[in-house]
Amino acid sequence: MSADELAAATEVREERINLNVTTSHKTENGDITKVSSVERAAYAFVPQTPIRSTDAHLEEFSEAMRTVAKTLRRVAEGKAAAQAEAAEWKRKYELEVASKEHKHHNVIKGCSNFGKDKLEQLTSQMALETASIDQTSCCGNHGICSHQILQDECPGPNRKPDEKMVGRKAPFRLLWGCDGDKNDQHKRDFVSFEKGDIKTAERSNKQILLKWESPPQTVLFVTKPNSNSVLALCAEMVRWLKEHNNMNVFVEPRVSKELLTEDSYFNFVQTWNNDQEVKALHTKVDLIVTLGGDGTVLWAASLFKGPVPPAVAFSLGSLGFMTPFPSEQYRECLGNVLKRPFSITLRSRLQCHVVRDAAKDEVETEEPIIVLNEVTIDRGMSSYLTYLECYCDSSFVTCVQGDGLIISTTSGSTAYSLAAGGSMVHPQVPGILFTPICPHSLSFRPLILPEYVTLRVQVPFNSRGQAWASFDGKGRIQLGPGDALICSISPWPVPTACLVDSTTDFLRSIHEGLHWNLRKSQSFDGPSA
Ligand SMILES: NC(=O)c1ccc[n+]([C@@H]2O[C@H](COP(=O)([O-])OP(=O)(O)OC[C@H]3O[C@@H](n4cnc5c(N)ncnc54)[C@H](O)[C@@H]3O)[C@@H](O)[C@H]2O)c1
Ligand SMILES: Nc1ncnc2c1ncn2[C@@H]1O[C@H](COP(=O)(O)OP(=O)(O)OP(=O)(O)O)[C@@H](O)[C@H]1O
Repeated sequence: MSADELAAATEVREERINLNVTTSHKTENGDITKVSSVERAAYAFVPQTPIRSTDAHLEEFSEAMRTVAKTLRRVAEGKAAAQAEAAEWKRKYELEVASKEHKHHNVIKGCSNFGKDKLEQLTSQMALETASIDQTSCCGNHGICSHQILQDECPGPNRKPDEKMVGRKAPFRLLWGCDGDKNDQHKRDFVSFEKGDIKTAERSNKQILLKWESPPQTVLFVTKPNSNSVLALCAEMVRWLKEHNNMNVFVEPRVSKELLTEDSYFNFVQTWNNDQEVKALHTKVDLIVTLGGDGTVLWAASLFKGPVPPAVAFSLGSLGFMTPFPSEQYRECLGNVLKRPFSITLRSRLQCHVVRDAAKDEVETEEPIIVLNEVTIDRGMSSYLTYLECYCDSSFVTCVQGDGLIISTTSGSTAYSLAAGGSMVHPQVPGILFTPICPHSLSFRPLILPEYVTLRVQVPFNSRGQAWASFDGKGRIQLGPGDALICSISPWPVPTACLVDSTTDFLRSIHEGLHWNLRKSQSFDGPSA
């Protein structure tokens, strides 16, 4: 308020005090009270100039603050866009490096005729929409055509058919069926532009089949720890694979010791001694076998930061959303997987980077943290609400005020995200779930975003507390004000073998694991309609 305004207000007030006339007034309950003109002047004064003026100034101030907040948000959006772009470039760079490494690998193996198109195929990160078509792979006999989308081996004529494969990964193809290919046309794109009209040429998610091109030779066992029954089953399966299929076997160092303590017969079993050897595992292992619950599948996936060999998960836990194979029938199940084409679910993973405010937008670790279920950002031990600003590519999504946020894959949709009210999503649906944990708001519904976006969750500077990120329920990292977590879909999914097919296995798991929508049927003898 200016000095002039203040003087004017004071004058008005003095005028009213001089007119001290008493009048009668009726109260709400009908009583008559005496109100002096001084009181009237006082009542009149309260909502008048000085306060009104203060309100106006407050409004002006809050408008200015809103403008500042908007500007800050725009700056943050710009930053998010730049980081999303940087993450995308990094991803492309990594794919390029992976492709070059693969090329180098094949040249060394004498496969210099490996075509450029095949290399490009590798860099296509197993993305179905960019997959190339092998015109020769259509079987035609069953009305099903098969598209080759990944080939993990050099196919050139230099390869001798009887070449000894020890130490080499078994080649395989991924094929996806397209029922109803009535017009006998090989389709390349999911969308066609016939005569200028946009038409969905093909449905994007078909059941994918994995077909070995030569028999797999090396199996890695990943087992739930501290369980005698699991160890006993592991020993039995290792023995069976060696004696009936002459397979090479890798186990974790802990399991190697346990097996050798049991019997020196297991001397042939291989293991690793350091992180470098773990990193090289994917070049040696044809198939992963997990013995445990969903946690064991998560653990097995976490061993592979890059490409993941196909995994066969035997159920030895309580729920088993990702473990469809019955361990009692392991001979039949493994026999089928080793010798015949089998359905797989390509489970996408999230790659996460922490960006510290102090580190001037540099990612904290070169290697991303990779999760198969979800990354959770919560309030940890803090009793304050978490306050998180979320961006999707360069767009502001929302501020989370509550216990936290779950960014989940579709595989993780039946885990923590489900408990927080997120939808259950078929694991082949290409999406990222954005599920709040106990939001302190009536209207914060969970979202499902497309899989190609980059998400950025930032602890703002005015947050009261810290936040903690955890990855598949493990490895908590503290995030302070200004720190951010950046997530996008990893180029390396986890191919898990299906007992029947993706959809049948998913529905079985929600029926049997969660008793989804189980209700007693109404009796027939009710009122008629
Ligand atoms: N409130 C919750 O529901 C809650 C809380 C914390 C963690 N979790 C989940 O636990 C996971 C870690 O699993 P763990 O086995 O190492 O820990 P754990 O041993 O504590 O098991 C957690 C439970 O989650 C189940 N689970 C794991 N992944 C699943 C999936 N994809 N679909 C359905 N159920 C799944 C497991 O079968 C197990 O019963 C985390 O990724 C998170 O999703 C859930
Ligand atoms: N190979 C492993 N090495 C270390 N830890 C493991 C390994 N496999 C599993 N775990 C951990 O052991 C815990 C229990 O594993 P898992 O979920 O498979 O068994 P479970 O709890 O009996 O099954 P369920 O969760 O279905 O009840 C998980 O937290 C998981 O991270």
